[in-house]
Amino acid sequence: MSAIEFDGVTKVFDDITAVSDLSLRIETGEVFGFLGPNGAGKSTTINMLLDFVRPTTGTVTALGVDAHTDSVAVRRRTGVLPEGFDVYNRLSGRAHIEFAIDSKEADVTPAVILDRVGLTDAADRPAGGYSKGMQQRLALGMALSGDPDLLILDEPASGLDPAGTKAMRDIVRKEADSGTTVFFSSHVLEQVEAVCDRVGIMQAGELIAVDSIDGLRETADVETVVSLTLDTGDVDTAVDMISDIEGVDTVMQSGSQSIQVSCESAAKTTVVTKLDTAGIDVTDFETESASLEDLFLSYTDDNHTVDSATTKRATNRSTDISTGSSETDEGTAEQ
Ligand SMILES: Nc1ncnc2c1ncn2[C@@H]1O[C@H](COP(=O)(O)OP(=O)(O)OP(=O)(O)O)[C@@H](O)[C@H]1O
Repeated sequence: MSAIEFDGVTKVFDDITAVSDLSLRIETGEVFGFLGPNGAGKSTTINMLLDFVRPTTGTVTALGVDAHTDSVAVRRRTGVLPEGFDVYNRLSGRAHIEFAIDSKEADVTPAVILDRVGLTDAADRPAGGYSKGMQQRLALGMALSGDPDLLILDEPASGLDPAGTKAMRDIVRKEADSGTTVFFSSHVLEQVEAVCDRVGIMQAGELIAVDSIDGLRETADVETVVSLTLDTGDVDTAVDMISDIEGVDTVMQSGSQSIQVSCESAAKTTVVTKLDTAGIDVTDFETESASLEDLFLSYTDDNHTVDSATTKRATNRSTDISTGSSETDEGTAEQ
């Protein structure tokens, strides 16, 4: 069953079309990554889900009900971790969680939530004295407090150290496994790749791609680099044979019995099959897939082409794509 449905949704602010004819279904228990450069329409989409912003046209359904007419019911069953969450400085972490539990009329003790987000020891300290990462964990705890059916997380890893980030991801997966739908908006692509089942990419108000990350790899104009070790020293024959395959871009000898093939993802199986049919055994096979950063850029930037060096480097660092767009204006949601 779908937990979220946007059906032909457009939102126009004065002369700006923030979201254009969005149709999207997100299934119950799915972790859906929502990506896009600044100004792409992500916040507007989330705000329509929570009825903070009304669509100009189209309908939004959340948790089986109309997001506008049944907004109170939707919000009661939804936990939200907003971007740039501010704590009440003088209130303790425990008081924040108590407040969230009360407002959702939830049946859970603060201690359980504080333990889940690793704040038990700091629970009775004023939250104003928490580090940024602790404040972020507190915000996640508040979002979890109502045992939500839908979790909306906007930049959830902001300020978290690697251990905190991993703990956040574990919580997200556990929630999804128990049937909670997670809408995960982030500029940090490694986070999205690590936790999301499917990804949607917004650009200039339009949903330009929706798929699993592997699916995006299959269809995007990005190359996979395959390193093969062969059981023959006759590498030239293998190179000639592979160069003819559709989808193969370059083939290079990389050692006395090894070659490196740069190709479309879909072509890599054909490479191995063709060698096999010709009686050449592949004794070792390694693939370097394009990073999500490369995929993102290939969808959002017409001039971007990916080479293997980019691919390799991109897998080793945290990537923030928030400035990867030509459009940089900030939006303020209607309340
Ligand atoms: N209340 C508003 N009034 C006028 N324009 C708005 C309003 N809210 C958003 N916009 C415009 O709508 C477009 C989409 O903005 P939105 O905030 O949804 O993008 P975003 O993808 O969330 O961006 P970011 O990653 O920077 O948060 C932008 O051009 C923005 O200026």
